[in-house]
Amino acid sequence: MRSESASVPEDEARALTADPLDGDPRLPAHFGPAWAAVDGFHGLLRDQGVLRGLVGPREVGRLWERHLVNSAAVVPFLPETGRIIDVGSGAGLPGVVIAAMRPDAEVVLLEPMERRTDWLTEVVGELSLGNVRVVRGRAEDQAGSLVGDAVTARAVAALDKLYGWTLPLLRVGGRLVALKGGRARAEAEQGADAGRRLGGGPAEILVAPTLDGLEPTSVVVVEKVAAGDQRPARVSRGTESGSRATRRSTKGHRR
Ligand SMILES: C[S@@+](CC[C@H](N)C(=O)[O-])C[C@H]1O[C@@H](n2cnc3c(N)ncnc32)[C@H](O)[C@@H]1O
Repeated sequence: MRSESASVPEDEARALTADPLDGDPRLPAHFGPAWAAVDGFHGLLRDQGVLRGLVGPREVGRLWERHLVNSAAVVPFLPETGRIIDVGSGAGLPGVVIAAMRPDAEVVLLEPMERRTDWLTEVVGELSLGNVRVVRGRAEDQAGSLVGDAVTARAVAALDKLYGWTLPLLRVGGRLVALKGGRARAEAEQGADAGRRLGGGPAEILVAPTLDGLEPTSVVVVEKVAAGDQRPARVSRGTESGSRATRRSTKGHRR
């Protein structure tokens, strides 16, 4: 029989790892043809994510809502074809989800940490994602060698810094699509000068629906409208945070 003291951590562990969306019939419909790959990715993250230092223990019980469904929110803003570069992919968020949902696009998972690129390479193999290239490196070192039709980023840096890293990776007419929390508008205002200098148009802050009953998320979309200055932007530090979304364009960011 288990002792009382031994059962507490077990109960806590179960509470931490039980995901209320596991088995939810809305998920296969939400991901459509990408479901098998996304479900497989969920299994890999659930089974190995904590052990390999990719997600915190508390995230295992909310992988669907906080990570996979959240990642899918950028997909409607991305092209069906061409090259999509996910900067700072980490465990593969949102890049692996994008690759599954945009099978006709080439998806580049750009990540500087070897431990993470090893993981990403394994995931891509396990899921048989034939449209993915894993690149180890820093975004700011890829300007001039890697050019995309879209760049995505989630939880990588505040917008002023992110503009300097991502706008040089876009062709004119391409777009940055960044998953952002409640500081999206403040960050967009703070980064407006850097964005304009690098050829970025006005930042649109959009509400991206997730799943019925779940909170929507904020997506910041910036189109590259001119070649801009290719030198890295001077930036100040910013923070990431999450909360409710709004729909509006930033003021003072006009060309
Ligand atoms: C907080 S993690 C977020 C990972 C993933 N996007 C997610 O949402 O779970 C930030 C990631 O950005 C990567 N990163 C940091 N600096 C970078 C840079 N200069 N260029 C590209 N990636 C960078 C880190 O190695 C890390 O994997």
